[in-house]
Amino acid sequence: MDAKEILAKRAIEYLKDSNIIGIGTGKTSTRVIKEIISNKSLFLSKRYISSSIDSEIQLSSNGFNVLSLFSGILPDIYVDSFDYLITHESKQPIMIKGGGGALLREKLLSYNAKFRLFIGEFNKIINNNHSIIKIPIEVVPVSVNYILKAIQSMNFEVEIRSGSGKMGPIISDNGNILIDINFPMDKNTELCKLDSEIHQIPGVIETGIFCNNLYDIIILADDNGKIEVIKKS
Ligand SMILES: O=C(CO)[C@H](O)[C@H](O)COP(=O)(O)O
Repeated sequence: MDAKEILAKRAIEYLKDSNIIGIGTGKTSTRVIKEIISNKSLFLSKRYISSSIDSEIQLSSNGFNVLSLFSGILPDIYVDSFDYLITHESKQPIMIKGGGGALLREKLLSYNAKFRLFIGEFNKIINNNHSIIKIPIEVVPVSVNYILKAIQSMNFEVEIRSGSGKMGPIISDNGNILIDINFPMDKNTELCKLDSEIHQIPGVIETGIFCNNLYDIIILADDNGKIEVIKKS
C-alpha cells in the first residue's frame, strides 16, 4: 500500500458518518474518490460538492449526486490534500494549495465546511529554509500584467502558469488566469502577512496560502505505513 492509498483509506473512515461530503482536487483526492467508488453501497446515498470540474466528473460519471457550489450548501466534511505543509514549532501549520489549479474553490470549501480533513505525504512538509516553493494565485485575466509587475516590485519571481500542451496561460475552472510566485523560504517573510499583502493588489481573486486554521485535522503518511495526525489546537 502506498502513502496515498493509506491516506485515502483513513479518509474514508471520516467520511462514512457525513451526509454532504466536500471533495478536493488532485491525485490524492482522486484516490479518495476511488475508495468512495469501491465502497459504493456505503456512499451512494450521500451528496457531494467538489472543488473542481475534474473531481465532479469523476463522481458524477460514477452515479454520485454532486451538488452545485451555487447551492451554498455547507459540507459536513471537506477532504483534500496540499502541495506543501509549512510547519513551525510554535505556530499553526500553513498549507500551500493550488498546484491543481483549484485553489479558489478549495478555499471556499475549507472555509465553509463544518470539518476539514487534509491528507498528504510526509515529503510535502517544508521545514528547511532553502526550498523554493510555488505559491499559486488566481487573478482576473485583464489584470494579469499589472499583478505580475506589482509582485515583481515586492522582489519576488512570478510567472503565468502554462503547459500541459495547452498554448497560453492555464485557465482555472472559474475562467481566471493562474500565476505562481517562486517563493524562497529563506526570505524573511511571514506567509500569512504575504497573503494579506497580495490580497490588496487589485485583480487578485485568491491565493493558495491557507492560513488561519483552515483545517481541523491533517493526516500525514509515508509508503512504509508511518502515520502522524496533527489536530488543530
Ligand atoms: O491544491 C491542490 C489542487 O489545487 C491539491 O490538493 C494539491 O495540488 C495536491 O495535489 P496532489 O494530491 O496531486 O499531490
